[in-house]
Amino acid sequence: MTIFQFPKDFKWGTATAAYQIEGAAQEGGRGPSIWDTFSHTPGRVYNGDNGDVACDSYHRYEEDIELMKELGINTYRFSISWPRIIPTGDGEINREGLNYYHRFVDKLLEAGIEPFCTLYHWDLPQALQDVGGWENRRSIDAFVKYSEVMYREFSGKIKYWLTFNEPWCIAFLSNVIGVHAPGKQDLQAGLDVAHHVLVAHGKSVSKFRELGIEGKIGIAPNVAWAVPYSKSAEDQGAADRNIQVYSDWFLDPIYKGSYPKPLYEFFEQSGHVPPIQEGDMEAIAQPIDHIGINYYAMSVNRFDPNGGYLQMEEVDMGLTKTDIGWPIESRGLYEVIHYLQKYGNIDIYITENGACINDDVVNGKVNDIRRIAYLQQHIAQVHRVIADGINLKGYMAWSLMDNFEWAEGYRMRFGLVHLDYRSLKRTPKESFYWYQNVVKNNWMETRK
Ligand SMILES: N=NNCCOCCOc1ccc(-c2cn(C[C@@H]3NC[C@@H](O)[C@H]3O)nn2)cc1
Repeated sequence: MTIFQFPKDFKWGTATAAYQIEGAAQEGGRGPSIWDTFSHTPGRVYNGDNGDVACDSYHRYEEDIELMKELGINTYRFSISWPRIIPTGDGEINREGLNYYHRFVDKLLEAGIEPFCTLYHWDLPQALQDVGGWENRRSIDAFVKYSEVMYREFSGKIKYWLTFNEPWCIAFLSNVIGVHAPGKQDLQAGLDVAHHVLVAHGKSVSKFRELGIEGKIGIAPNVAWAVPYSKSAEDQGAADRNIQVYSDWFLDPIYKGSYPKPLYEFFEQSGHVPPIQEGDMEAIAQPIDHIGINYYAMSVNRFDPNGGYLQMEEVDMGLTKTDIGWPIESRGLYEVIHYLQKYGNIDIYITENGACINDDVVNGKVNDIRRIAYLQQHIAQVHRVIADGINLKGYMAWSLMDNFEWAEGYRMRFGLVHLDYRSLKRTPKESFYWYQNVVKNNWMETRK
């Protein structure tokens, strides 16, 4: 048996997002978001599921915090619903929305749990989408205004901030592949969105510094690790493009002040380039304090001229998969964190890692041993990374509870806590108790 001991100040947590858990979609002065529109558009979300009720955490957050206390975590990553704060995106402030999050954050602090706040987790106010959304530079200033409201309001309470969750999903999954809101399939739109989100990030970081807010700020890219199917230059190129589009496309502008050349030139070949204006790259490249890394799986890639916007195909190598179909391979977490060291030994948090395992309640229990195996393998990689001297400061399991998994609706379950969506009953799974033990001990034992 091996014991993996973690640093004494290591942050153990869980993560969620507003649209996925809150519900109360038309309460508290909240305005509509693009995910309200998208989820109510027939054919966009499995089974026509939507976030109208979700886990009803808007009303049940005290129960959720009791579960966090039982779990023993010291950190909780959540997101703010922008349309609760400014219902039309850049109009009047909704005090009722601010008061809701004050009540929530105060309860977290009372419980001794550090709030780790994501400002944007995909729920753009629909009123901004109506005038072009992130394709329109107007959203940049709207986001900076929204973030300023939040910085001023929660300064001293919230000390860990993330501007954007998974900019690849915001830009490419949502505007090029088209499976997330607003559901476009247009490469130029994806590059426009990516660029404007980056400028919004940078200008918001500048505002954070200008206001002298006590705390740390960063961004949370979801990252890909990929290896080529063969040693051919074409397959290596395909794997490189896949890795770069998730991390380098966003972190190079932030840390280096320019887009990654190989991928920039690849998109340029088809006549698509980011809409860079004077001063944009300087605005983006504001120093940040940390990055959140969301890792789920790695892939084997080969060149495919008909393989979408990257001319890449993910090859099924027959690995065991989770119930959402993603292969289980934890070494990608180790590899990609080392890959990111090219930006320096930056403070890194694993802000999402978890498995979609759709086990149900049987005799009052959820025996999700596959999720335990997944978490054990990936937390072991976290330990390896720390042992290599990398500043990996925390781990937040995705997710505290089963919730609205975007286009997959409620059929895909990532939670440590099972949700019965009819009764909204929360049932801690076996993985909850396994993780509780790791958090309590601040070490993890493995069989070998
Ligand atoms: N790459 N090309 N794919 C081609 C075809 O893609 C089709 C679908 O693609 C994807 C890719 C990635 C995801 C995804 C989901 N989560 C989990 C959430 N993370 C933030 C939090 O809210 C969690 O719910 N992380 N990533 C979904 C769909």
